[in-house]
Amino acid sequence: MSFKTKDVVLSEDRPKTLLIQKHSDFLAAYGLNKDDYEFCMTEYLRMSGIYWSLTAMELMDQSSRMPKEEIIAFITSCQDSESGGISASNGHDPHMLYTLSAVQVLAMYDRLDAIDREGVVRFVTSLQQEDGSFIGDKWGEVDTRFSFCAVMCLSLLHRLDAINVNKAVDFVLSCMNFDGGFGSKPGSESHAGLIYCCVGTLSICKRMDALKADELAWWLCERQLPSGGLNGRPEKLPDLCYSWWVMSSLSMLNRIHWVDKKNLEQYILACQDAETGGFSDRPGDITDPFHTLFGLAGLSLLGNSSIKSVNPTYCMPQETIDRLKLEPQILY
Ligand SMILES: CN(C(=O)[C@H](Cc1cnc[nH]1)NC(=O)OCc1ccccc1)[C@@H](Cc1ccccc1)C(=O)N[C@@H](Cc1c[nH]c2ccccc12)C(=O)NO
Ligand SMILES: [Zn+2]
Repeated sequence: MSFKTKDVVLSEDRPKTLLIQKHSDFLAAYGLNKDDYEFCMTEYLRMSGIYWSLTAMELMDQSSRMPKEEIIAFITSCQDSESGGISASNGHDPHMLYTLSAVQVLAMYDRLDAIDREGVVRFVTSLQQEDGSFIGDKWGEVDTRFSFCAVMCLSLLHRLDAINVNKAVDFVLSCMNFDGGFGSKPGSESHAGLIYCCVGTLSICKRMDALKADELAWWLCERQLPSGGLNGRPEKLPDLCYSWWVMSSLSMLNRIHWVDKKNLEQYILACQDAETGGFSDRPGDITDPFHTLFGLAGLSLLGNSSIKSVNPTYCMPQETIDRLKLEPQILY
């Protein structure tokens, strides 16, 4: 009886080196064509798209190719004066996800003066619930992703004092499962993306002592498949972005050596498209800015010296975190 492990087979003619110039050209050209189908379909997450593209360009030291003043003016125009929150695009509702992306972009540009920072603090604070959890906007349901958005956003503004940090941490810990992992709410199954959010929240709040580090690291390194790629849950196909969710979490846990780094690097490089530039979720699929950022950030964590150092907690250039004098906790 043969058990078919869901995985991909890397082909011999896959890219084996990092095609920096191709990725820089890909991102510089992306989104310029306003009537592109993709451009219109992704309006609902435009602010995050800007964060993915700018961070990827920063890591490749190519951010001078991004339209800086246009981006800053766009962010200013997306802040809602009444709630203080920031939306994905003009005319959309403010939301925690895009408020974070906007603050991350302005922090990298050292232009946090371009928004009403007190307004952002007011918006984020207004979304904390009695039990310490956070919702994403005035309609939204509770999700540990939004706890991470809240603490990351406020810490970038040096305003963590504005929320009840102890209750925020207690809620995240109430989502810890027997396998050491985390889900979106108490009792939800462990998922690599949510583990990244919960470990990141504890790293910023300096409460990583509460983690079951060995059980969690073991669950994370079990995500690696024979192809070298990582999946997000047992029995799923590998996906490039999970390289980041899993490896950034293992980096914060100081257990990144638990994965086979050579094999993982091979998988990440295989996800490049030598024609169009960019990275995709799996070899041969369409590339996009989201997977391009997490491919480059993953290679940076693996120590690829042609990419700038990335902070595992914030998924931003380490130099930005240093300039802001932020010290997210790393386990020793
Ligand atoms: C909403 N998103 C997702 O659900 C993606 C979809 C996907 C990509 N590859 C397989 N599925 N999944 C995803 O981000 O899962 C990881 C995850 C899940 C929950 C929390 C955090 C991370 C993606 C967008 C997307 C949609 C469709 C296709 C490709 C990208 C997305 O926006 N992810 C978020 C994940 C994230 C990163 N940092 C965070 C901080 C706080 C909260 C969320 C995030 C993001 O990148 N924000 O900047
Ligand atoms: Zn993905």
